[in-house]
Amino acid sequence: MSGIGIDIAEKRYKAQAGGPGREVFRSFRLDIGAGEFVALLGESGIGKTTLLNIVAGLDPDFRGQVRFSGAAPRLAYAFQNPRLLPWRSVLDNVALPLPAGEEGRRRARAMLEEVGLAELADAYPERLSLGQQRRVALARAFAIGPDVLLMDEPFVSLDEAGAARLRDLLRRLLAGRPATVLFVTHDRREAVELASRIVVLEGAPVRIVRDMPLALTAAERASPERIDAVRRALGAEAPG
Ligand SMILES: Nc1ncnc2c1ncn2[C@@H]1O[C@H](COP(=O)(O)OP(=O)(O)OP(=O)(O)O)[C@@H](O)[C@H]1O
Repeated sequence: MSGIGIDIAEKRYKAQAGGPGREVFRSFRLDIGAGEFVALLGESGIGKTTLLNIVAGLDPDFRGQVRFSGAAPRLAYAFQNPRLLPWRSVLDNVALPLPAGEEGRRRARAMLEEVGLAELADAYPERLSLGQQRRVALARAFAIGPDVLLMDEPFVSLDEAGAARLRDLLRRLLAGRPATVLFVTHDRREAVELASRIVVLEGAPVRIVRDMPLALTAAERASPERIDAVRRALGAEAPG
C-alpha cells in the first residue's frame, strides 16, 4: 500500500476551436493515507476524471506534483467503460498486465475464479453483460496486486442489485489485498457503503467543500437508516 500526496498548483485545458479555456485546478491539495478508501463526489464535469488521470500519470500537462509513499507503487486504474480488448479472450484481457507465459495465465485464471467468471475464461468480451465486463475489469485491476487503485465510476449504469453485487465483490477483493483506493462516484450511497473517507468537490477551479472520515462497521454500512443519516450529513453540496 502507498499513501498519495496530490499537489496541483494549476491544471488548465486550453481553449479549443473558439471555446473558452478552463482552469480546472488551482492550488489544490489532497493527501491520502496508505490504506484509505477515498470516495470523490462532485457534479459532472467538475474535474474528477482529470484528477485520476493526473494521479495515474496519464496527464502530465499540469503544474504541481503527485507523490507516493513507498518505492515504485503498483497502480491499477478501472475506468467507467471497462475497456476490454474485444479481440482478446476474457482470460487474455485479465492476463494483459501480468508477465507473459504460463505463470501469468495461471494467476489470471485464479483472478477470474475469484470474481466468479472462471467458466467465461475463453469467451470474448462482446458476449458478456456489462456487469460481467466490469467483473473482468476488476479482475484485471487486482491481478497485479495494486498498491493504489484508481476507480472512475466503475459501477455506473448497472441496476441496483448488480451494483450491490459488485460493491460486495470489491469489498471482498480489498479484504484479501488491501490497497489505497481513490474512487469517483456520483452516488452518495455507494460512497457511504464503501469509503473510509468522503471528499466532496465543488466549483471551478475545484475546491474541497467537505472532507469526512467514515468509521462505520460492516453492519452499519448495511443499515439503510445509517446510510441515510450519513448521506444527509454530507450536506447540500454533495450530488447523488
Ligand atoms: N481533453 C480536454 N480538453 C478540454 N477540456 C477538457 C478535456 N477533458 C476534460 N475537459 C473539461 O474539463 C472539465 C473536467 O472534466 P472531467 O472529465 O475531469 O470531469 P468529471 O468531474 O470527471 O466529469 P463526469 O462526472 O461527467 O465524468 C470539464 O469541463 C471537461 O469538459
